[in-house]
Amino acid sequence: MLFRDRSINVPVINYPKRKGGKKRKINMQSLSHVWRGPQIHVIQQILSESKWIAVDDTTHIQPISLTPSRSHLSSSYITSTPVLYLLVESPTASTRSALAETPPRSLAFPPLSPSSPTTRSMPSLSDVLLDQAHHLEFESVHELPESHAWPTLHDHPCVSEPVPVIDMADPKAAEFMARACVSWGAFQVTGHGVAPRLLESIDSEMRRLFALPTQQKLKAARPADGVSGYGLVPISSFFAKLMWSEGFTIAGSPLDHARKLWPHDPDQFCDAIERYDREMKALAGRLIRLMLLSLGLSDEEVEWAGQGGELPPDLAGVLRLNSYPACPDPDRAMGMAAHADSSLVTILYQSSTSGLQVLRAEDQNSPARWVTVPPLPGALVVIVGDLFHILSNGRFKSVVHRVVVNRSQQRVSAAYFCGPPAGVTVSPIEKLVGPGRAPAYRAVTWAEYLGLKRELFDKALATIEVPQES
Ligand SMILES: C=C1C[C@]23C[C@@]1(O)CC[C@H]2[C@@]12CCC[C@@](C)(C(=O)O1)[C@H]2[C@@H]3C(=O)O
Ligand SMILES: O=C(O)CCC(=O)C(=O)O
Ligand SMILES: [Fe+2]
Repeated sequence: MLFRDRSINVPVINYPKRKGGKKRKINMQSLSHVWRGPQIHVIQQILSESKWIAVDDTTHIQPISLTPSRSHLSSSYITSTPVLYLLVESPTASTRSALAETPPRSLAFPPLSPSSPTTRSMPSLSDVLLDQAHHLEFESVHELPESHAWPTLHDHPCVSEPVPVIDMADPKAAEFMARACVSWGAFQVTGHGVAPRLLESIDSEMRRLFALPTQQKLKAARPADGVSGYGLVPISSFFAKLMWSEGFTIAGSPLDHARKLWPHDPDQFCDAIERYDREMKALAGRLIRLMLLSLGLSDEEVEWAGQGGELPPDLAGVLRLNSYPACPDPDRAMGMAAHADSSLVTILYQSSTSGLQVLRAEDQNSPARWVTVPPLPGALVVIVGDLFHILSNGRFKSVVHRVVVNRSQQRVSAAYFCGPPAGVTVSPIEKLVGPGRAPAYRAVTWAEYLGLKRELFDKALATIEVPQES
């Protein structure tokens, strides 16, 4: 039976059953090759008898109609070897379906037809799929798929300029930080007190995590409406192309994730993550305090951010582990698309492979340009996030940054996003607003701002700007 969707006239097909009547499960991993966003009508090729055929040629297809439910999509479509090639979604998003086949490896990545729509729009229910679907087995791809080829990589020149490096033990550290935050929105710190062994252990835990089979990692997949777990970064839904990276977000205890990833030995991962979290939280407190002092606040005024050395009880943190595999065509691939973080500050461990670039705005002497932040053994990168931009009434700039990839080496990074605790609002510090002026931004909680970022991406900050009377 061939079911034709009322409005788009595409066949909707159930996946084949295994012998014995058991449903074959489907791997969402190759969905990226056909996925084109919420309003898309995907009509692609399928593999049949070792040949790619157009979907409208239904002669080889064994069609059974199906409208999978949300839970259906997230649970039973995950498996070991078969590869999924077709997703059909109606413009009303009420009908969607999938077709599975198990191609030989050599045929795993079919060319997409040039007429395929490539637009993506706002996140929708489709992101249930998106989050679980785009898990390319990077190591087995020898040619960059079109789905991962970015047209906009060379928007600005890439130049080399000395990104500030600040020793936290330097008596002038706060002063240097103020300068770096005003003109760069980022700097590297040394003398931070985080033991090299802890950095080594987080590095090796990340490599152990990302080396797991995709199937295993998907057991800890981030739910579409959740924060924690294996999956795409939320901003992925704003881009027509996929990033050359994978990642894992941990908010709160890592234990549930670790049990899914390593059922027989979750402790090694948990111990490393928990130790790292504690150290990052303490360091974030010290950094924020110095940054606030550098803005001219007194010790009493910065008390809320925690005293130096102590665990600041009231900062929240989310850890994101990233992996950027070696890429067959790095000049056309994007590790992580240009963005600013929502945090107060992000502390980044970037291993020994370069890739992070910060955007320096145009000035009298130079046009806007990408500047690589070179890995410095033992150093950590500090990135000013939007919430600090708000807190400082725009004096410290949240910085747009991105990650480029390379041909020969996997790169891992651990980003610790630090923000205020749940329910606490961030608004411009009165002392920085200036007499007779209104604050440049309205107050927001981190949760509210993360919501704005998910919805509006790079327009989020502008939407909380307060118009100034001239
Ligand atoms: C707390 C968080 C910040 C973040 C969203 C997240 O829940 C975890 C991932 C973070 C990240 C990393 C890449 C860029 C970014 C904009 C995104 O989409 O996911 C940031 C988010 C953010 O800072 O808003
Ligand atoms: O991997 C990196 O160097 C940066 C990652 C990043 O920007 C992020 O996770 O927000
Ligand atoms: Fe970032």
